[in-house]
Amino acid sequence: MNLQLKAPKLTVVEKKAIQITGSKSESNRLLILQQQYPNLKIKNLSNSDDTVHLQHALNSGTDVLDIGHAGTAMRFLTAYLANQEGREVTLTGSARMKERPIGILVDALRYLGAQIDYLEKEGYPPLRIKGKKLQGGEVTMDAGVSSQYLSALLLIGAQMEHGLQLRLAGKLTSRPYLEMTTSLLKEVGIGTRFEENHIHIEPKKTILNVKITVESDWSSAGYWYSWVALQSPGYAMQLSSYKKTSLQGDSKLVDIYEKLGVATSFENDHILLEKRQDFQHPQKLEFDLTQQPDQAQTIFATCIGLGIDLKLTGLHTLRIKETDRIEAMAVEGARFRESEIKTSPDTIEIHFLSKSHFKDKVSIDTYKDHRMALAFAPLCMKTTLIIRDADVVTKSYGDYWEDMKAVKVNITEI
Ligand SMILES: O=C(O)C1=C[C@@H](OP(=O)(O)O)[C@@H](O)[C@H](O)C1
Ligand SMILES: C=C(OP(=O)(O)O)C(=O)O
Repeated sequence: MNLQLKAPKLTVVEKKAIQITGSKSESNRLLILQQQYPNLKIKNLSNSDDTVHLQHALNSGTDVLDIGHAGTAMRFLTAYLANQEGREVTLTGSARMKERPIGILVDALRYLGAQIDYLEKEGYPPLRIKGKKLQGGEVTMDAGVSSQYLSALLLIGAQMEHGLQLRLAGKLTSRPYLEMTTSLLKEVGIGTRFEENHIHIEPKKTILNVKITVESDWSSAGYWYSWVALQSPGYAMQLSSYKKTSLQGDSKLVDIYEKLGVATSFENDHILLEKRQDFQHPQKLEFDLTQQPDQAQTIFATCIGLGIDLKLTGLHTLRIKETDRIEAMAVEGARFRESEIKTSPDTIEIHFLSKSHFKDKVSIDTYKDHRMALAFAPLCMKTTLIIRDADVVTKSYGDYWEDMKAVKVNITEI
């Protein structure tokens, strides 16, 4: 499905309220925990494809489990299934999933006694997993490639006889996601200590009744921050349901978008985003996104919209996500207006030439990556925008096009 987007000529200053689905990161951790601790009740689960894929896999008794593009489902299920005695399954995913490495996690699980074989390329899915009762103990993992490998192991840690002592080697990446995991373990009642480069999980077979409400997805809120940043001063909208103390590292958007002219206020269970009247347009901004990797495309697109030179660093994990996101941003970002874009293995920079005008019409490819469509869509404020394969958004935010219509964007299928 290709969509053409045109923003309304006059942006009306109205406080549109949008309800965003639950965080897929919190949801997918809680689903794995619930499978092991049925006394856990979850409210406001994400309706994203990634969560639906994981739910189907967990409820299916079949021999082959296909989790599509869902990275967390792939990594979390690998660990979970490795510890399910008497179960033998093939775990596979999309063509891209077969290019996303998993060796660091498989090595750690094998070290703990798991039986996992690679069915195609060494170090990559698909995997054949023969579940065993793992004993746990001490293991060291490289923490600099993807935090999901670490979270996957932590989520099964307390079910193992001796619990888990995980040592992190190298420089930890995407730390807030690891802290989300340890916080949720604590919330369900599992003894967890995170000390510098050492995480200690105590064994726990059962828990008391606990009910956890998933907070709405902050990564999805990012597209609305970008939308508001591109509006005239005074424009405001509400997003629900959010809290000031979030487990999600992407709640850092509040500070990031302060620099891009968006003020946030927390009111009851929602946030109010408002384009500042006194916004001083900066010449250049720089952000290190080691802790917020999923916001790279969103911030990049906002800066294209505002014509602010930008340097993003800490992007090393982006090359193994749904697509090589650094390359995808460089190619598609160049289509909107005259600019110079430079990339390195973990950075991207964009500089706008003076008198850099927007093209009247721009078409972008999405590379089977939801965040390409989601992040670039607000640029329909500046040009008539065609987004190819726009249905990719369902990986994390299936209601996006409906929500865009609610803020008066004219969307036609072409
Ligand atoms: O644990 C998680 O829920 C996630 C961790 C991050 O991945 P990396 O740790 O690979 O950067 C993030 O990009 C992804 O969207 C979700
Ligand atoms: C990187 C992402 O997801 P995953 O790694 O879980 O596929 C994402 O949603 O941006």
